[in-house]
Amino acid sequence: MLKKAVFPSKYLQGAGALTELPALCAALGSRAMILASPTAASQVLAKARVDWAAEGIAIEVFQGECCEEELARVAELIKRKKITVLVGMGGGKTIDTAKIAADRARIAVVVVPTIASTDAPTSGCAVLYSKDGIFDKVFYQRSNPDAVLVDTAVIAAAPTRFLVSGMGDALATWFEAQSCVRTTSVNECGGLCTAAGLSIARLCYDTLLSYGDAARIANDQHVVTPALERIVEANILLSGLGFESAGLAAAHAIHNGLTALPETHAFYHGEKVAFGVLAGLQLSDAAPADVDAVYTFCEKVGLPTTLAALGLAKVSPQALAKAAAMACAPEQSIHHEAGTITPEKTLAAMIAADAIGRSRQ
Ligand SMILES: NC(=O)c1ccc[n+]([C@@H]2O[C@H](COP(=O)([O-])OP(=O)(O)OC[C@H]3O[C@@H](n4cnc5c(N)ncnc54)[C@H](O)[C@@H]3O)[C@@H](O)[C@H]2O)c1
Ligand SMILES: [Zn+2]
Repeated sequence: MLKKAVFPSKYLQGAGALTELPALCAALGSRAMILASPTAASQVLAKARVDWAAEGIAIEVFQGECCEEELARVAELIKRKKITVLVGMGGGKTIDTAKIAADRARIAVVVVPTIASTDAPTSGCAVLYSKDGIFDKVFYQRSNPDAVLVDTAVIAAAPTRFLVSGMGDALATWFEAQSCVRTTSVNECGGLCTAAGLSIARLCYDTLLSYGDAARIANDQHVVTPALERIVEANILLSGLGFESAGLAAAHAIHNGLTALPETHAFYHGEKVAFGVLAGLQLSDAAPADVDAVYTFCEKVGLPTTLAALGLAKVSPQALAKAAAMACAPEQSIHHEAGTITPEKTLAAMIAADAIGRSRQ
């Protein structure tokens, strides 16, 4: 198998970066449309120091789910308005919808995350759901986004929980990368991990541990600091490049298993991934010092370290076993871990991770 890595063509980040969007769109095509999440439309676009109409940029509000129905609606708008550049502005679902719609229409796509909650912005894949929010499939685009533009003043203005959730998603990157390297498993772009992918994953982890808490505190005050800038880059760029070009393993598979339990639906992607990291450490016989460092980090920034913190205080043994079984379905990335991974071993790791989390409280 070949080594493989993928990247967006351009990445811009900083306070006030949004004012660059019209020029960025103009460089990519003649007619742009922003697909904005409802909050992005009311909080971000309305308050930006840009006259979108004067710039000739259309605005459309995202209808809430990355599903075929919404994709059909956006496709019709692209066709009718002769759009050549689509901007996805909002959280992971709006971004994923814009990436798929642009890929299908073979037009340029610019991603403008308004929260640093996931590593979706830079990737060349998107997660498709039914209109009722049930996971359908992962859709791979022909290429990664043409540009990713992150206005850190916008991110700092959003609730801190989103930034912390993004740290949970980013926390998985280094551990999953190491697992893929250990077992020469395929990464998320269909190849083997490059040295670049692995180094980026490590930088992501080191940045989280060094600057995560200071960034959380800055976000609580809604101010942009160098620490916040570093964490936004870790959550969006380093985590995104890392997971695609190094690979996924236990943490994301356990996240997928947890989504089978309705009690977890109120929790964000990165919050469930964080618990997946803790359980993954128990599954892979991680060194005690690493386990301690990760729990300490999660406790400091406010990521879940117990099942109760994911709404599962009263989860039945059968329900937890169902989540563990789902995490071990043949197509799941948990099989990138060393050895033979079974639902029984995974359930034991989840129970142990929860008990360790409780014992530290
Ligand atoms: N494609 C990938 O590589 C990838 C990677 C990770 C996650 N994902 C996907 O991302 C999705 C999860 O994304 P998410 O956690 O961002 O959830 P989300 O997209 O549902 O957004 C969460 C909420 O944040 C609101 N919001 C957006 N900007 C805001 C702002 N500035 N202030 C206040 N609120 C704001 C949105 O309106 C929404 O209600 C899932 O569908 C997941 O599958 C994709
Ligand atoms: Zn993720």
